[in-house]
Amino acid sequence: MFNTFYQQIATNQLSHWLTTLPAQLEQWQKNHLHGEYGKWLKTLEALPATEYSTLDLKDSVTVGAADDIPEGQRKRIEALLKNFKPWRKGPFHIHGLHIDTEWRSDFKWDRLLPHISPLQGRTVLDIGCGSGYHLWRMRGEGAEFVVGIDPTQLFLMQFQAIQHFIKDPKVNLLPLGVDDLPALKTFDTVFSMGVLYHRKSPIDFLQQLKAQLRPGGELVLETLVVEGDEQTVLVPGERYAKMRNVWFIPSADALMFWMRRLGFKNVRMVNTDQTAFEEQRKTDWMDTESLQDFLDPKDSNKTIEGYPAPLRAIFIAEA
Ligand SMILES: Nc1ncnc2c1ncn2[C@@H]1O[C@H](C[S@+](CC[C@H]([NH3+])C(=O)[O-])CC(=O)[O-])[C@@H](O)[C@H]1O
Repeated sequence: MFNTFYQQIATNQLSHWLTTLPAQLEQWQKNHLHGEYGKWLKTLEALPATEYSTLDLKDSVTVGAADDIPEGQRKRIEALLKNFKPWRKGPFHIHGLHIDTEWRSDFKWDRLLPHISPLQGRTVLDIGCGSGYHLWRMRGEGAEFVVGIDPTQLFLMQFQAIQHFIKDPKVNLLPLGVDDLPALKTFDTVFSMGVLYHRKSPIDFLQQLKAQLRPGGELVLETLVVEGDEQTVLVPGERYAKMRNVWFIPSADALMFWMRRLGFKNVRMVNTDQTAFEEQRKTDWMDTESLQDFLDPKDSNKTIEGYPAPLRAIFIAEA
């Protein structure tokens, strides 16, 4: 699955990654495959080969038109892709099939795009990229080479399914966690969105992000925040909005204080947004609980546990 990736990085600014990456991914393939992995691969292999008449990655992720393929084939694609539920991050449009994901990840993209340095010609990394929705949008903005990492293997399958139709070797997802990355110090832009609050050690995490950037490279960081001053951080109890793995939710000022303390330059917050039901909801492609079930039914400004409801902020800084 990764040979084309190795071939490509052999000739670009990432070639030094070849000293560790192949052995790491070989280990992963030997020892860490999900129990369903073999079944998932069969599903991927069963996807029909199609040719697309149109491709849009600039305003959406849309590959092919409805009349490129017969109706029966679209039904077959739908049935196969439903094996990869839950589809959380999207949406995707494949030959007229709308994968209506839990999240409208395009909303987040629209919030950040006006504020970042143009991606044209850049080599970019997205840490914790989920199904890779934003990887496609980065490529749509002209990024030369796009790498996402995410340790959740189902999301790798979802990515490969979309890649099956788009067929763009410049867009890649590797099944790694942030701790698996050496200090590559080479990316022009590093994104990490929706990951910091899952980390038990957010300061170390910020340092790991910095270590992926070339000097002067740009970090785009998105995370949950709370209201408060430089010294305010919420460490929720066992759950936050029913999520078990939430550790640190700083105020925007506290987070910017940490970033400056670590040597990031020109740190600024460019957007805050309280998540609305239109952005995160139950769909045919993710039919278990969603935001509606995570908030207090009597007061949507509170989580079901009584904490402030999810407020998300986007930060930009330079290494
Ligand atoms: N150690 C780790 N290293 C890297 N990623 C990890 C790790 N642990 C978990 N993840 C991944 O981080 C992603 C977080 S989701 C944000 C998706 C996208 N960025 C978005 O902005 O829509 C938001 C949420 O689930 O709260 C998941 O895909 C995990 O698999």
